[in-house]
Amino acid sequence: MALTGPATSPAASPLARMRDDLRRQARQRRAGVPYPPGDTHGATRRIITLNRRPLHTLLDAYERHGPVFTLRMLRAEVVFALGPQANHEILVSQASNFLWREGFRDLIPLLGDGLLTIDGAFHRQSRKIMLPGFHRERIAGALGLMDGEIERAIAAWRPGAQLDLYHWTRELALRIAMRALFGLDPDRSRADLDAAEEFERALGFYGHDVLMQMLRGPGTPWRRMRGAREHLDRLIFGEIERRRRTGERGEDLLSLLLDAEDEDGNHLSDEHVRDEVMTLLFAGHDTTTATICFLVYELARAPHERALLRAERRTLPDAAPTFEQLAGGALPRLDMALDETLRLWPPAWIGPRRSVEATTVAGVPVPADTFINYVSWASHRLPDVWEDPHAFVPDRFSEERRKTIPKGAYVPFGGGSRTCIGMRFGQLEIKAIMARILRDFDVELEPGWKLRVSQTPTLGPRGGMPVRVQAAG
Ligand code: HEM
Repeated sequence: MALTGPATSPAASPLARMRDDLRRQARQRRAGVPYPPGDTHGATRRIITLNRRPLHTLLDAYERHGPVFTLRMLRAEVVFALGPQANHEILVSQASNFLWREGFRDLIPLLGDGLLTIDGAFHRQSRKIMLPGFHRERIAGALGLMDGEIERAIAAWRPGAQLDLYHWTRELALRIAMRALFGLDPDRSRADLDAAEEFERALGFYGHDVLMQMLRGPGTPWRRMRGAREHLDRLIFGEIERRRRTGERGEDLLSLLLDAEDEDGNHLSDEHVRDEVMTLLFAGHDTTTATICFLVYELARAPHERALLRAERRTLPDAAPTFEQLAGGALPRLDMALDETLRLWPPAWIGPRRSVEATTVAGVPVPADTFINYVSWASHRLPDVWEDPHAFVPDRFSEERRKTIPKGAYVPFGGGSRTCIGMRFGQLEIKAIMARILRDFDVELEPGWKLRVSQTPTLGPRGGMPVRVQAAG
C-alpha cells in the first residue's frame, strides 16, 4: 500500500496566507498566552534589516531580550529561539510540538511533500523507507562517482587561472547530486541536461527576497519557477515510468525508492518518489556548495591553517583518498576545519517551525500556533557560549575541546530524529573535493573582493566568489 500523504496543505497564494495568519493571530489573542518579549514596532524596517543583516539583528535582539524573543515582520509576530537549551528543546526534547510543514511552506510549490515539508507518521514512515539509501555502504559506493566528477571539474584548473568558485562548485555538486540521487548523467542525453538546467531555473525563485517571491503573474519569479517545475515533472515522471516499465535499476537513490518497502509492505507512490527526489536534490547541492566556498574563504585568510591542511594531505598517497580514509578520521585537521566552517557559516542557517500546543522554550512561554525559528547561524556565534565567536578557530573541534561544547550549542545539521539525512553524504563529498584541491592547489581570493552573504534559501556568497588558483607551495 502506498503511504498516505499529509491531510492538509498551507495556502499557496500570499492573500490566502495573509487571511490564515490573521485568523491564527485572532485565535491566539483569544487564548491569551502572550508572545515572548521583543520588538513589535517598525515591522517594515525590521524585515529589511533582517534581510540585509540577519546575524547582527538577531544577536542584537538576543542581547536585549534573551534567548527567545519576538520580532514583528510585516503582518505577523515571529519568534526566534537561540542558544543550546532552546535548540535542544525544539530539535529533541519537544520536537513533536514543532511542525515543519508550515514553517517550510514556501518550498511546497516546488518540492511537494518530501521529507522537508511533512510531519508526524507520514514523515516517520517515509524516512524509514529512505534511510537504507544513506547507509554507510551505499554512501561509500557513491565515492567513485564523486571522484570522477571532481576530476572532470578540476581538469581545467591551471596555476594563475581565475574562476568563480561558487559557480564551479555548484555545477559540480549538482552533477554529483543528479547522478547519485537520480541516476541522471548530464553528458548522456539532452533530457538529462535539461533536467539540470530546469532545476537551476526553478531554484532561482528562492534566490529572490521575500517581497519578490510574493509577486504572481506573467514574468514574475513565481511564474518562472512554476514553468520550470512543470517541465521537470514531465522529465521525472517520464523517467519513473521508464524505469518501472523496463525494470532498469542502478546504484542511484531513485532505483532504491522505486522498490523500497517497509516491513508492513508500505511503499512510495510515484508522486511521492518524485517529491522525495526533488527534496534531496534541493537540500543536497546548495548546502555542500556553500560549505566548500566558506571553507576556502576561511582558509584563504588563514595561511597557517592552510599549510597545516596541505601537510596533512601529503601524509596520504596522491591517489584519491578512500572512503575509510575520508570518513574514518585520516585527515583530522580537515575534519576540524570543516566543523568550524559549519559553525561560522551553517548553510541551512534557520529552522522554521510552527508550534502545536502552548509551551515554554528555554523557560519562556510560547503560544500555540506560533511561527518559531531556531537559528543555528546566530546560536553558533553567541558570545556567552563560544569564546571569540566570530573567529575561525578549528582547534575548538579538537578531540579534547569538542567534549566541552554544551548539548544543543552546535547544530549545523539540525538534531534529534530529523537530523539531516544527507549529513554523511555531504561531509564525504566536501572532504573529497577539498582533499583534491589541497593536493595540487592553493586558492586565493581575488584582491579587493569582499564577502557579502546571501541567505535565501541557504547561506552563500552573494554574487559568486572570484578566486585565483595557484600551484600548491
Ligand atoms: C554540508 C551539507 C549539509 C548541511 C549543512 C545540511 C543541513 C541540514 C539541516 C540543518 C537540516 C535540518 C533543518 C531543520 O532542522 O530545519 C537538514 C535536513 C535535511 N537535509 Fe541536509 N544538509 C546538508 C547536506 C545534505 C545532503 C547532501 C542531502 C541529500 C543528499 C540533504 C538532505 C536533507 C534532508 C532530506 C533533510 C530533511 C530530513 C528530515 O526532515 O527527515 N542534506 N539538512
